[in-house]
Amino acid sequence: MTRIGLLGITGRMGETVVETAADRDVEIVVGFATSDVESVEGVPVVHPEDAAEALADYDVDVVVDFAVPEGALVVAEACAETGVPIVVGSTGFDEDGTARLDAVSEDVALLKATNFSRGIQVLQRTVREAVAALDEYDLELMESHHNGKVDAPSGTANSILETIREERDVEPVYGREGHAPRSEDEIGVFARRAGDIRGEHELILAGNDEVLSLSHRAEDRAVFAAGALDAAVWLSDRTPGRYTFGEVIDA
Ligand SMILES: NC(=O)C1=CN([C@@H]2O[C@H](COP(=O)(O)OP(=O)(O)OC[C@H]3O[C@@H](n4cnc5c(N)ncnc54)[C@H](OP(=O)(O)O)[C@@H]3O)[C@@H](O)[C@H]2O)C=CC1
Ligand SMILES: O=C(O)C1=N[C@H](C(=O)O)C[C@H](O)C1
Repeated sequence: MTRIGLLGITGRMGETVVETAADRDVEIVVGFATSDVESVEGVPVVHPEDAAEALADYDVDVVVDFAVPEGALVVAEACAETGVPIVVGSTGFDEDGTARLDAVSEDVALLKATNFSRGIQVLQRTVREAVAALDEYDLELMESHHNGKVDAPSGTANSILETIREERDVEPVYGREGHAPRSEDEIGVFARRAGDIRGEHELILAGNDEVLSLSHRAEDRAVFAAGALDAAVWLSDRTPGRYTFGEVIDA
Protein backbone atom coordinates (compact mmCIF):
# COMPACT_ATOMS: atom_id res chain seq x y z
CA MET A 1 0.00 0.00 0.00
CA THR A 2 1.60 3.27 -1.14
CA ARG A 3 1.13 6.14 1.34
CA ILE A 4 0.32 9.36 -0.47
CA GLY A 5 0.37 13.03 0.52
CA LEU A 6 -2.03 14.99 -1.71
CA LEU A 7 -1.43 18.68 -2.42
CA GLY A 8 -4.61 20.42 -3.61
CA ILE A 9 -6.92 18.02 -1.76
CA THR A 10 -9.69 20.65 -1.54
CA GLY A 11 -9.71 21.31 -5.32
CA ARG A 12 -11.44 19.75 -8.35
CA MET A 13 -8.56 17.37 -9.03
CA GLY A 14 -7.99 16.74 -5.33
CA GLU A 15 -11.56 15.50 -4.94
CA THR A 16 -11.18 13.23 -7.97
CA VAL A 17 -7.86 11.81 -6.74
CA VAL A 18 -9.45 10.94 -3.37
CA GLU A 19 -12.32 9.13 -5.18
CA THR A 20 -9.96 7.33 -7.58
CA ALA A 21 -7.61 6.24 -4.79
CA ALA A 22 -10.44 4.37 -3.06
CA ASP A 23 -10.31 1.57 -5.69
CA ARG A 24 -6.53 1.19 -5.66
CA ASP A 25 -3.68 -0.11 -3.58
CA VAL A 26 -2.86 3.38 -2.30
CA GLU A 27 -3.87 5.41 0.74
CA ILE A 28 -4.15 9.18 0.93
CA VAL A 29 -2.72 9.71 4.40
CA VAL A 30 -2.49 13.52 4.48
CA GLY A 31 -3.67 16.42 2.33
CA PHE A 32 -2.22 19.92 1.87
CA ALA A 33 -4.17 23.12 1.21
CA THR A 34 -4.11 26.73 2.42
CA SER A 35 -7.79 27.06 3.34
CA ASP A 36 -8.91 26.48 6.89
CA VAL A 37 -10.19 22.89 6.50
CA GLU A 38 -9.37 20.22 9.08
CA SER A 39 -10.06 17.17 6.94
CA VAL A 40 -11.47 15.97 3.60
CA GLU A 41 -13.22 12.57 3.53
CA GLY A 42 -11.47 11.73 6.80
CA VAL A 43 -8.00 12.71 5.50
CA PRO A 44 -6.29 15.33 7.72
CA VAL A 45 -5.40 18.59 5.94
CA VAL A 46 -2.17 20.46 6.74
CA HIS A 47 -0.93 23.88 5.58
CA PRO A 48 1.83 23.58 2.90
CA GLU A 49 4.22 25.55 5.14
CA ASP A 50 4.10 22.65 7.62
CA ALA A 51 4.65 20.03 4.92
CA ALA A 52 8.14 18.86 5.97
CA GLU A 53 6.95 17.91 9.46
CA ALA A 54 3.74 16.31 8.14
CA LEU A 55 5.60 14.20 5.54
CA ALA A 56 7.57 12.63 8.39
CA ASP A 57 4.65 12.41 10.88
CA TYR A 58 2.37 10.66 8.37
CA ASP A 59 5.18 8.50 6.94
CA VAL A 60 4.42 9.63 3.37
CA ASP A 61 5.96 7.52 0.53
CA VAL A 62 5.22 9.97 -2.29
CA VAL A 63 3.43 13.29 -2.83
CA VAL A 64 0.92 13.95 -5.62
CA ASP A 65 0.34 17.61 -6.53
CA PHE A 66 -2.64 19.19 -8.28
CA ALA A 67 -2.66 22.77 -7.01
CA VAL A 68 -0.86 25.94 -8.17
CA PRO A 69 2.86 26.45 -8.93
CA GLU A 70 3.42 28.54 -5.78
CA GLY A 71 2.11 25.80 -3.48
CA ALA A 72 3.72 23.01 -5.49
CA LEU A 73 7.14 24.63 -5.04
CA VAL A 74 6.74 24.98 -1.27
CA VAL A 75 5.77 21.31 -0.92
CA ALA A 76 8.34 20.09 -3.49
CA GLU A 77 11.08 21.80 -1.47
CA ALA A 78 9.75 20.13 1.70
CA CYS A 79 9.96 16.82 -0.20
CA ALA A 80 13.59 17.55 -1.10
CA GLU A 81 14.32 18.28 2.57
CA THR A 82 12.73 15.04 3.79
CA GLY A 83 13.61 12.68 0.90
CA VAL A 84 10.06 12.11 -0.38
CA PRO A 85 9.49 11.73 -4.18
CA ILE A 86 6.92 14.00 -5.80
CA VAL A 87 4.56 13.79 -8.80
CA VAL A 88 3.88 17.33 -10.07
CA GLY A 89 0.58 17.86 -11.91
CA SER A 90 0.15 21.61 -11.43
CA THR A 91 0.57 23.66 -14.60
CA GLY A 92 1.70 27.23 -15.27
CA PHE A 93 5.28 27.21 -13.88
CA ASP A 94 7.49 30.11 -15.01
CA GLU A 95 11.25 29.82 -15.66
CA ASP A 96 12.16 30.38 -12.02
CA GLY A 97 9.66 27.71 -10.90
CA THR A 98 11.03 25.25 -13.44
CA ALA A 99 14.58 25.86 -12.18
CA ARG A 100 13.42 25.29 -8.58
CA LEU A 101 11.85 21.95 -9.60
CA ASP A 102 15.13 20.98 -11.30
CA ALA A 103 16.93 21.70 -8.01
CA VAL A 104 14.41 19.52 -6.10
CA SER A 105 15.11 16.63 -8.49
CA GLU A 106 18.76 16.64 -7.42
CA ASP A 107 17.60 15.42 -3.99
CA VAL A 108 14.50 13.30 -4.75
CA ALA A 109 12.71 11.61 -7.65
CA LEU A 110 10.43 14.12 -9.41
CA LEU A 111 7.97 13.40 -12.20
CA LYS A 112 6.19 16.35 -13.78
CA ALA A 113 3.56 15.98 -16.49
CA THR A 114 1.17 18.59 -17.85
CA ASN A 115 -1.29 15.81 -18.68
CA PHE A 116 -1.64 12.40 -17.00
CA SER A 117 -3.92 10.89 -19.66
CA ARG A 118 -2.48 8.06 -21.73
CA GLY A 119 -4.18 9.37 -24.88
CA ILE A 120 -2.28 12.66 -24.72
CA GLN A 121 1.02 10.77 -24.57
CA VAL A 122 0.10 9.05 -27.83
CA LEU A 123 -1.15 12.33 -29.29
CA GLN A 124 2.26 13.88 -28.57
CA ARG A 125 4.02 11.11 -30.49
CA THR A 126 1.57 11.48 -33.38
CA VAL A 127 2.01 15.27 -33.44
CA ARG A 128 5.77 14.87 -33.76
CA GLU A 129 5.40 12.46 -36.68
CA ALA A 130 2.73 14.54 -38.48
CA VAL A 131 4.57 17.86 -38.15
CA ALA A 132 7.79 16.29 -39.47
CA ALA A 133 6.03 14.59 -42.39
CA LEU A 134 3.80 17.54 -43.43
CA ASP A 135 6.49 20.17 -43.10
CA GLU A 136 4.85 22.82 -45.28
CA TYR A 137 1.34 22.64 -43.84
CA ASP A 138 -0.07 25.47 -41.69
CA LEU A 139 -0.42 24.60 -38.01
CA GLU A 140 -3.08 25.88 -35.57
CA LEU A 141 -3.52 24.74 -31.97
CA MET A 142 -6.75 24.99 -29.93
CA GLU A 143 -7.67 24.03 -26.38
CA SER A 144 -10.90 24.25 -24.34
CA HIS A 145 -11.32 23.95 -20.57
CA HIS A 146 -13.80 24.65 -17.75
CA ASN A 147 -14.45 28.19 -16.58
CA GLY A 148 -12.46 27.69 -13.35
CA LYS A 149 -9.12 27.18 -15.08
CA VAL A 150 -6.71 30.03 -14.33
CA ASP A 151 -3.71 29.37 -16.60
CA ALA A 152 -3.79 29.83 -20.39
CA PRO A 153 -2.81 28.33 -22.68
CA SER A 154 -3.13 25.03 -20.85
CA GLY A 155 -0.01 23.19 -19.75
CA THR A 156 -0.83 20.49 -22.30
CA ALA A 157 -1.09 23.04 -25.14
CA ASN A 158 2.31 24.42 -24.11
CA SER A 159 3.76 20.89 -24.11
CA ILE A 160 2.31 20.20 -27.59
CA LEU A 161 3.79 23.51 -28.76
CA GLU A 162 7.18 22.46 -27.36
CA THR A 163 6.99 19.18 -29.30
CA ILE A 164 6.10 21.06 -32.51
CA ARG A 165 8.96 23.53 -32.03
CA GLU A 166 11.43 20.65 -31.67
CA GLU A 167 10.44 19.68 -35.24
CA ARG A 168 9.76 23.04 -36.86
CA ASP A 169 10.76 26.67 -36.31
CA VAL A 170 7.30 28.19 -35.71
CA GLU A 171 6.44 31.34 -33.80
CA PRO A 172 3.27 31.21 -31.63
CA VAL A 173 0.61 33.89 -32.14
CA TYR A 174 -1.73 33.81 -29.14
CA GLY A 175 -5.43 34.61 -29.78
CA ARG A 176 -4.81 36.18 -33.20
CA GLU A 177 -6.54 39.53 -33.90
CA GLY A 178 -6.13 42.61 -36.09
CA HIS A 179 -5.44 42.98 -39.79
CA ALA A 180 -2.37 41.17 -41.11
CA PRO A 181 -1.69 38.22 -43.39
CA ARG A 182 -0.74 34.94 -41.75
CA SER A 183 2.99 34.30 -42.02
CA GLU A 184 4.27 30.87 -43.06
CA ASP A 185 6.13 30.29 -39.84
CA GLU A 186 3.42 31.21 -37.34
CA ILE A 187 1.18 28.92 -35.31
CA GLY A 188 -2.07 30.30 -33.89
CA VAL A 189 -2.73 29.21 -30.29
CA PHE A 190 -6.26 29.60 -28.89
CA ALA A 191 -7.71 29.00 -25.40
CA ARG A 192 -11.45 28.76 -24.65
CA ARG A 193 -12.92 28.68 -21.11
CA ALA A 194 -16.54 27.59 -20.62
CA GLY A 195 -18.76 25.42 -18.45
CA ASP A 196 -17.13 22.27 -17.06
CA ILE A 197 -15.20 21.10 -20.13
CA ARG A 198 -12.70 18.60 -18.72
CA GLY A 199 -9.97 19.30 -21.29
CA GLU A 200 -9.89 19.30 -25.11
CA HIS A 201 -6.88 19.80 -27.38
CA GLU A 202 -6.72 19.92 -31.17
CA LEU A 203 -3.92 20.53 -33.64
CA ILE A 204 -4.81 21.06 -37.29
CA LEU A 205 -2.33 20.76 -40.13
CA ALA A 206 -3.68 22.33 -43.33
CA GLY A 207 -2.30 22.47 -46.86
CA ASN A 208 -2.40 20.75 -50.24
CA ASP A 209 -6.24 20.90 -50.31
CA GLU A 210 -6.60 18.88 -47.10
CA VAL A 211 -6.81 19.31 -43.32
CA LEU A 212 -5.45 16.79 -40.83
CA SER A 213 -6.97 17.17 -37.37
CA LEU A 214 -5.34 15.53 -34.33
CA SER A 215 -7.46 15.87 -31.23
CA HIS A 216 -8.03 14.54 -27.73
CA ARG A 217 -10.92 14.99 -25.30
CA ALA A 218 -10.82 14.03 -21.64
CA GLU A 219 -14.30 12.95 -20.57
CA ASP A 220 -13.68 12.67 -16.83
CA ARG A 221 -11.04 14.04 -14.44
CA ALA A 222 -10.59 10.45 -13.27
CA VAL A 223 -8.35 9.85 -16.30
CA PHE A 224 -5.82 12.38 -14.92
CA ALA A 225 -6.18 11.10 -11.34
CA ALA A 226 -5.59 7.48 -12.39
CA GLY A 227 -2.50 8.42 -14.40
CA ALA A 228 -1.06 10.46 -11.54
CA LEU A 229 -1.64 7.65 -9.03
CA ASP A 230 0.02 5.13 -11.40
CA ALA A 231 2.94 7.57 -11.65
CA ALA A 232 3.07 7.94 -7.85
CA VAL A 233 3.28 4.19 -7.22
CA TRP A 234 5.95 3.85 -9.93
CA LEU A 235 7.96 6.82 -8.58
CA SER A 236 7.80 5.98 -4.89
CA ASP A 237 10.99 3.87 -4.86
CA ARG A 238 13.03 5.70 -7.55
CA THR A 239 16.36 7.37 -6.94
CA PRO A 240 16.68 11.19 -7.26
CA GLY A 241 16.27 12.61 -10.77
CA ARG A 242 13.75 13.84 -13.29
CA TYR A 243 11.27 11.29 -14.72
CA THR A 244 8.49 11.44 -17.33
CA PHE A 245 4.97 9.99 -17.54
CA GLY A 246 6.05 8.31 -20.79
CA GLU A 247 8.43 6.14 -18.74
CA VAL A 248 5.52 5.05 -16.50
CA ILE A 249 3.41 4.05 -19.51
CA ASP A 250 6.26 2.22 -21.22
CA ALA A 251 7.24 0.34 -18.02
N1 LIG B 1 -1.29 17.27 -15.15
C1 LIG B 1 -2.58 16.93 -15.33
O1 LIG B 1 -2.93 15.85 -15.86
C2 LIG B 1 -3.63 17.87 -14.84
C3 LIG B 1 -3.26 19.04 -14.27
N2 LIG B 1 -4.19 19.87 -13.74
C4 LIG B 1 -3.67 21.04 -13.05
O2 LIG B 1 -3.87 20.86 -11.65
C5 LIG B 1 -4.01 22.13 -11.03
C6 LIG B 1 -5.25 22.12 -10.15
O3 LIG B 1 -6.41 22.04 -10.95
P1 LIG B 1 -7.86 22.06 -10.26
O4 LIG B 1 -7.97 20.96 -9.28
O5 LIG B 1 -8.84 22.15 -11.36
O6 LIG B 1 -7.81 23.47 -9.48
P2 LIG B 1 -8.66 23.94 -8.22
O7 LIG B 1 -8.63 25.44 -8.28
O8 LIG B 1 -9.96 23.24 -8.16
O9 LIG B 1 -7.79 23.46 -6.96
C7 LIG B 1 -6.59 24.07 -6.62
C8 LIG B 1 -6.08 23.47 -5.32
O10 LIG B 1 -4.86 24.11 -4.97
C9 LIG B 1 -4.94 24.61 -3.63
N3 LIG B 1 -4.16 25.84 -3.51
C10 LIG B 1 -4.48 27.07 -3.95
N4 LIG B 1 -3.49 27.94 -3.67
C11 LIG B 1 -2.55 27.24 -3.00
C12 LIG B 1 -1.27 27.55 -2.45
N5 LIG B 1 -0.75 28.79 -2.51
N6 LIG B 1 -0.57 26.58 -1.84
C13 LIG B 1 -1.06 25.31 -1.79
N7 LIG B 1 -2.25 24.95 -2.30
C14 LIG B 1 -2.98 25.90 -2.91
C15 LIG B 1 -6.43 24.83 -3.41
O11 LIG B 1 -6.78 24.77 -2.05
P3 LIG B 1 -6.76 26.02 -1.06
O12 LIG B 1 -7.39 27.17 -1.80
O13 LIG B 1 -7.52 25.51 0.09
O14 LIG B 1 -5.32 26.25 -0.74
C16 LIG B 1 -7.03 23.64 -4.14
O15 LIG B 1 -6.98 22.51 -3.32
C17 LIG B 1 -4.02 23.16 -12.16
O16 LIG B 1 -2.72 23.69 -12.31
C18 LIG B 1 -4.38 22.33 -13.38
O17 LIG B 1 -3.93 22.88 -14.59
C19 LIG B 1 -5.52 19.58 -13.75
C20 LIG B 1 -5.95 18.43 -14.33
C21 LIG B 1 -5.05 17.48 -14.92
O1 LIG C 1 -6.94 22.54 -15.46
C1 LIG C 1 -7.36 21.49 -15.98
O2 LIG C 1 -8.51 21.08 -15.81
C2 LIG C 1 -6.44 20.72 -16.81
N1 LIG C 1 -5.19 21.09 -16.84
C3 LIG C 1 -4.12 20.48 -17.52
C4 LIG C 1 -3.50 21.43 -18.51
O3 LIG C 1 -3.33 22.62 -18.17
O4 LIG C 1 -3.15 21.02 -19.62
C5 LIG C 1 -4.48 19.13 -18.09
C6 LIG C 1 -5.91 18.96 -18.52
O5 LIG C 1 -6.09 19.49 -19.78
C7 LIG C 1 -6.91 19.51 -17.51
